[in-house]
Parts: sequence; structure tokens; C-alpha cells
Amino acid sequence: MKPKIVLYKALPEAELARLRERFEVSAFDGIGPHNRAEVMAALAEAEGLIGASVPITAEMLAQASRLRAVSTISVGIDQFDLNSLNRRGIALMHTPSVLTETTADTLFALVIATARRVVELSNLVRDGRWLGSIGPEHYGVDVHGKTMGIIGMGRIGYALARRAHLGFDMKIRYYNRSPHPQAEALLGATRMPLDALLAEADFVCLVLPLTPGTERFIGREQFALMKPDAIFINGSRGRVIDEQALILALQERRIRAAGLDVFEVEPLPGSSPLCRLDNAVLLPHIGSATHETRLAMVRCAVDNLIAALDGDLGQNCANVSALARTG
Ligand SMILES: NC(=O)C1=CN([C@@H]2O[C@H](COP(=O)(O)OP(=O)(O)OC[C@H]3O[C@@H](n4cnc5c(N)ncnc54)[C@H](O)[C@@H]3O)[C@@H](O)[C@H]2O)C=CC1
Ligand SMILES: O=C(O)C(=O)CO
Repeated sequence: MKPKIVLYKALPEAELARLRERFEVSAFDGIGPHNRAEVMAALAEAEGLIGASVPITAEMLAQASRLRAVSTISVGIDQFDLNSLNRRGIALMHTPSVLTETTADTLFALVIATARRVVELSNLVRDGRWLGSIGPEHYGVDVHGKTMGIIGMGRIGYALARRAHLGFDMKIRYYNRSPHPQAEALLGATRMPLDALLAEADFVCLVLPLTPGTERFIGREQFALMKPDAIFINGSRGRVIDEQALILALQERRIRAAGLDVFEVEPLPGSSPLCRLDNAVLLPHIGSATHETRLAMVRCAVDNLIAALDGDLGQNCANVSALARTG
């Protein structure tokens, strides 16, 4: 008999077929009040779980007594109850690397869009408000030659730094738990304390993972340290910042602008004050959302689940060290 798995995101046919070759698949497109009971019943039998974008709570995991591996179609793992997974020795597989370059592209798009007021000025043209030659009230600021401060110099942080330094001659400052020798050697990047980075950077780019240690990492105090002309980019998770503090900093023009791909609550409600700020560029969490990259992520997650249920955790197990501790 094939092992049973639960799939909680619609997948391209070829990838679904690959899963069906190996497993008996209970497939759902999302998990919500309409199908929760059915999902829970399927989970009770499942050895594997694969999907994305839905919080997988301790309560759901408690139901899944046979579960051995979870495969998320994302690099971020903040939607899981890590303690439950670790305690029970369940492997958590994720998709780093395949989305790094695309996400860095998106973050650089936010850098340019905020600095050059791309959305605001596009709207001016569309609304028929372009009545003459553009004056200083509509000028942007330069990107090339400026200083980019990267908070979280990991895979995506480094890919962003490469674009900024090699493509736009920007100086790179970074804050990270450990040094990044490659960024220092190849891009001349300088590691510095957070406060010093915030005070110096023209573009402050946040690419930390959301963990108990990074929740609300950037708040009122940190926005107050930024230069009045600073531009803040968040490509990490909404809860890594105090969103209310950012809204105030933007409303009071204490910083120049913000480019945001992630929010405390997603989808961002249309009633959020952010939606009324012309100095905020807002994207619907599209860091990795290209045809090529989303397909690569799905393929990687399918490979990961098959390998993990075969007992091979390879490179993409996010809790491999915790599993080694639980034996
Ligand atoms: N907007 C989007 O669509 C996307 C967002 N992301 C977010 O970006 C995050 C980062 O992804 P990667 O670069 O692949 O991860 P990564 O693990 O390669 O990089 C994270 C870096 O943050 C550092 N770090 C973690 N906690 C820290 C702390 N408390 N203090 C100082 N440094 C700390 C780590 O040492 C590491 O260098 C993901 O966890 C996810 O939340 C990732 C992909 C797409
Ligand atoms: O992979 C992630 O963590 C995302 O945010 C979406 O690609």
C-alpha cells in the first residue's frame, strides 16, 4: 500500500502526478472552515504533508499522529509550530535557493519604485493629472552610488547586495548574526551594529526570517534612527516590524518612503492607512511569484517530500539540527 499524504495547495498536473505515483494523495486547495474537518480526518492517516501559505498549528499536528515529514513550498517556516515538529521528530523540508534570485529582483524593484516614485507618478499620468513639465515636487532621489543597509545577510540579502553593488555602485552595510566573508571580499560590504546601519543607510532593506527573536525587530526606536531621506524596504515578514510605527513614520514624513512586499495581516485590508500613503509602494507578497520560480519551488518541495519519506533529508531540511538532538 502507498503511504498517505495530505496536499493543501493546488499543484500543476505533472507535479501532482509525481506525488500520486508514490503516495495516496488527499488533495485540498487551501485549508479553511469549509474543509477543516475533512483535512483533519485525512491528516490523522497521513505520513506526509505538503503545501503553502496556511498556518499549520500545534492543534493540527496533534491530530497527525503518523506524520513523518512536512514539505512547505516556501523558504520561510514561520507558519509552523516548530516545537511540536521538533519534539516529535517530524522533518520540516523547505525550498531555499530556488527563489533567492527572483526575490532579490522583487526587492530591487521596490528600491527603484520607491526612490523614483514610480507608482505615484504612473498614477498621475493615468489620472490625467500630468499637466506640464514635472517639477521638484515630483522629483525622486538617486539609487546609484547610495548606501544600502541590509538587515539579514543570508541568501536573499547577499543576492540583493550583489545587484546593488555590482549593478548600481552602491556601498553595502549589513547587520547579521555572523559575518558574510564573501560579501565583504567581493562587494566590500561592512558588517556593523544595527543602530549604526540605521543611521547611515539611504536604503534599509529587511530580509530577516520571522522567529521569536526577530518579531517586531524594527519599531519606533529604529525608525527614529533612520535618516529623514531614508527608504525602508521589507521583504521578510510583516511581523518583523511594528507596522503601526512604520505608518506613523511615513505619515509624519520622518522617513522618505517604504516599499513593502509583506504585511502584519495578509491580504492587507484595503482599510489599512498604508493604502492611503503615496510614499508607500505596496506589493501583494510577490517576492518569488514568477512562473519559473513558483514552478521550481513546487518541484523542489515535491522532491523534498519524496526524499524525506525515503529517509533522506539532504540539504533542504530546516530542522535537521533539532532532529539530530531528539535522535
Ligand atoms: N517576500 C517574499 O516573497 C519572500 C520572503 N522571504 C523571507 O526572507 C527570509 C530570508 O530568506 P533567506 O535569505 O533565504 O534566509 P537565510 O536564512 O539565508 O538568511 C537569513 C539571515 O538572517 C540572519 N539572522 C536570522 N536571525 C537573526 C537575528 N536575530 N539577528 C541577526 N541576524 C539574523 C541569518 O544569520 C541569515 O544570514 C525568509 O525567512 C522569508 O521570511 C523569502 C522568500 C520570499
Ligand atoms: O518562500 C517564502 O518564504 C515566501 O515568502 C514566498 O515565496
